[in-house]
Amino acid sequence: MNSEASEPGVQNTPADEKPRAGLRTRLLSTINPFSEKTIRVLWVALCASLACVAVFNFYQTQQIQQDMVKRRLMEVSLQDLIVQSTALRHLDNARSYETKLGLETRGYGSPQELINQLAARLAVIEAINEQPELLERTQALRQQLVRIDNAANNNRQINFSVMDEWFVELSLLNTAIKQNASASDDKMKTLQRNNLILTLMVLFLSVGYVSWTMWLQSKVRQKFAAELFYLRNQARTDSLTGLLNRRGWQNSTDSYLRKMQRQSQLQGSVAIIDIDYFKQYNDTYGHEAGDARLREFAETLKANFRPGDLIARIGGEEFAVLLPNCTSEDAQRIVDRIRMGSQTQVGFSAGICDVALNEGIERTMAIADQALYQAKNKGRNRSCLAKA
Ligand SMILES: Nc1nc2c(ncn2[C@@H]2O[C@H](COP(=O)(O)OP(=O)(O)OP(=O)(O)O)[C@@H](O)[C@H]2O)c(=O)[nH]1
Repeated sequence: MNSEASEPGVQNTPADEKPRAGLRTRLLSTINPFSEKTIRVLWVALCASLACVAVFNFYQTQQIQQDMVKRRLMEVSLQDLIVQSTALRHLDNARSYETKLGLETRGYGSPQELINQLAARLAVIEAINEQPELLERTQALRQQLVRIDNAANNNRQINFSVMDEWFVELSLLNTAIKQNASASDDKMKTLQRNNLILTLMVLFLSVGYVSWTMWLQSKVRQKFAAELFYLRNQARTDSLTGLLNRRGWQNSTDSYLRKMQRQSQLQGSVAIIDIDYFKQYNDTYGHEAGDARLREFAETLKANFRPGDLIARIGGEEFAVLLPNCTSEDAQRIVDRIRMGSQTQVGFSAGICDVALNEGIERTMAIADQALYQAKNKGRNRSCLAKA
């Protein structure tokens, strides 16, 4: 029996994987690092992590301060306990008069007062302490103190071994507190280092985030500027020939005329050129051949006029040229040279006139149009000159 055959109703493994892969792809496609949603989510996450770090730092600092206060208090109490303990040696004196004198010189009215003071210090240390090993030491000390207290109450001489044990326990407590202090110092240093690492991480993340969004913004701005430039160009360019279209012609001629006025160029001319019998050509050779002819004609115009001249396709087979700093007679000579040149495959008619600087481009175009009309009426394939 074929082991790979699937049971009825049970799908094969590859078919199972397909929807999973689809889900993964869909999930990944929803995470677009450049989308506004991602930027917003990242910003919220960054603010939240900043807030967490601030709260964490605050509590850590509070805890460190509390620990410091407790440690200081414990150390002071221990020092007091050690200093007061030195008075205990007066209690080992069997003669009560000397005991009394010794204690009085140290400011204690009676052995009981000294023992009470020691018990009070020990109670402070016990109250502050949170470590089990220290608790053991304080309990041992308390037991010693009880023994000393009992002996003092019974007016007995306190033997050396009890005294020694007290001092041994005291020195053990001192050592334990010091060890504890160095351990808590280490803990504090670790906490401070972790805080610093966390703060630096958040700082780097913030700087990275801000730089990243700024980079994104500049990218979007560049893209937007390039698109705007492209659209503006598209709006003023004739897609077939690459020359200016009528809208581009109108915008550009206005600024050309203003420039001519600024530079006191009082001479300039406009030529309107219309291909003859283009309909016939289209009908004979087809629209695409007509398009190719229009493109060729545009190239011929570009090649024959100066770079500073403004050339546009203002209608189907109608072109306009603005020639700054050029009289209409000179413009006519250029147009006729093109018309009769070997480059030109098409016959065309042209109307030419001087720019009427004070009246604007519309008036100049109307006059040039009249001259073109004359050229067409006179039989085409010629140019006519009109005075603005
Ligand atoms: N191939 C092509 N033809 C165009 C385009 N724009 C306009 N035309 C054609 O140009 C022809 C212009 O015809 P008319 O206005 O009668 O001009 P004409 O045939 O040149 O006649 P005259 O100007 O009087 O000599 C029309 O058939 C339009 O369809 C274009 O972009 N491509």
